Amino acid sequence: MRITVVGAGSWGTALGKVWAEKGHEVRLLARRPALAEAINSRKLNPDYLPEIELPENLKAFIDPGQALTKTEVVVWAVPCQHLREVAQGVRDILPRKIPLISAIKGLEIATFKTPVEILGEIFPENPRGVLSGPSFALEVARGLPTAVVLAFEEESLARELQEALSTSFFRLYRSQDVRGVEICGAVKNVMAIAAGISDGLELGLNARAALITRGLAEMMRLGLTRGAEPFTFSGLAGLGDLVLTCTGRLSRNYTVGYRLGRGEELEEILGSLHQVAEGVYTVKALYRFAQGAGLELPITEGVYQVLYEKEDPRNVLRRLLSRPLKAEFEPPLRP
Ligand SMILES: NC(=O)C1=CN([C@@H]2O[C@H](COP(=O)(O)OP(=O)(O)OC[C@H]3O[C@@H](n4cnc5c(N)ncnc54)[C@H](OP(=O)(O)O)[C@@H]3O)[C@@H](O)[C@H]2O)C=CC1
Ligand SMILES: O=C(CO)COP(=O)(O)O
Repeated sequence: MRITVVGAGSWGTALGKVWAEKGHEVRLLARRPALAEAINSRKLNPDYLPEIELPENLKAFIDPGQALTKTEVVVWAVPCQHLREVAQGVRDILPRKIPLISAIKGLEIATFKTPVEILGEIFPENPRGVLSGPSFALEVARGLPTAVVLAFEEESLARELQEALSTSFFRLYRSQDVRGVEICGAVKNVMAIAAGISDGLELGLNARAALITRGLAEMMRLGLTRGAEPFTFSGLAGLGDLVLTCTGRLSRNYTVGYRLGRGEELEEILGSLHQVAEGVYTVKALYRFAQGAGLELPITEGVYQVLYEKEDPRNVLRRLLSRPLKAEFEPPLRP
């Protein structure tokens, strides 16, 4: 199969490596000539996965025409806030009708749209789905066992792509709940920042477990009002990715939170990260949406206040703990 991966960062490169090793013809669309040149000539990605050797049949391009001609699947792996601009840039040359897979976890700040919704506006004739779940790029690139979920509304297409894209260590489950899988992937990044802050403040393992569980409740409260399937939250994209990113030091979102908890400023952290931490942006979209919809998302609100209102995380914590006592499951989590 000819696969084009748009975005030659950590995730695009890791996915490209896995599928090239399976024997697919994979073309990575980078935006910087120097990066494409390094991938092609040195067979490594010095900026994002410097210690990983890349296969010969993984080729990088900066010309969208070369990367997209006669391709059969396009996988999107750029930061969510740039997806619209990148997709619009290739609108006229991307083949019609071929499936598009978002590997992006986030929500567009200006519109509160998911990546698949954005792709739908730009490529209405192409079937669109999402790949998500607990999957640090570095571990995938190293060939460590990983399970993710691929969601397409059309079951037969999900089956076909599941077969084509699974490998002996990269196992795809299938789903038809595109909206639910996307909401899980977006919200978990915000919860990972919260868990990082908690660990940075040395609040302990009990606090982190509470954040993961109440983070799941928040994810469900939002997702259920947006038409997600309830089971999706307990799956790989929901609980699976929450556990990974709220506990794994490889997470950029967790790292942002941890460093905030240790007292660093957000600007300083982002200036030294060199990779995208999607939760930093998604929290803005979520916060605004929750305010407008009257939805209670207290952890999201707390992360927003720490990031954008320069609130001391200890004050935010005090407020979270002094909220009125309530039942564990209230509507919409329980009818
Ligand atoms: N890394 C991971 O473990 C995982 C990441 N994801 C998701 O994948 C998505 C991409 O993340 P990831 O690969 O990690 O991010 P990185 O920061 O590692 O890489 C981002 C890539 O996007 C490119 N890019 C950034 N801005 C633009 C733009 N305006 N136009 C074109 N290209 C642009 C960058 O190009 P340049 O190098 O030139 O800046 C780079 O190739 C995110 O939504 C993330 O949540 C999902 C699962 C796992
Ligand atoms: O989504 C991821 C793993 O599933 C990667 O998480 P971070 O973006 O926080 O590094």
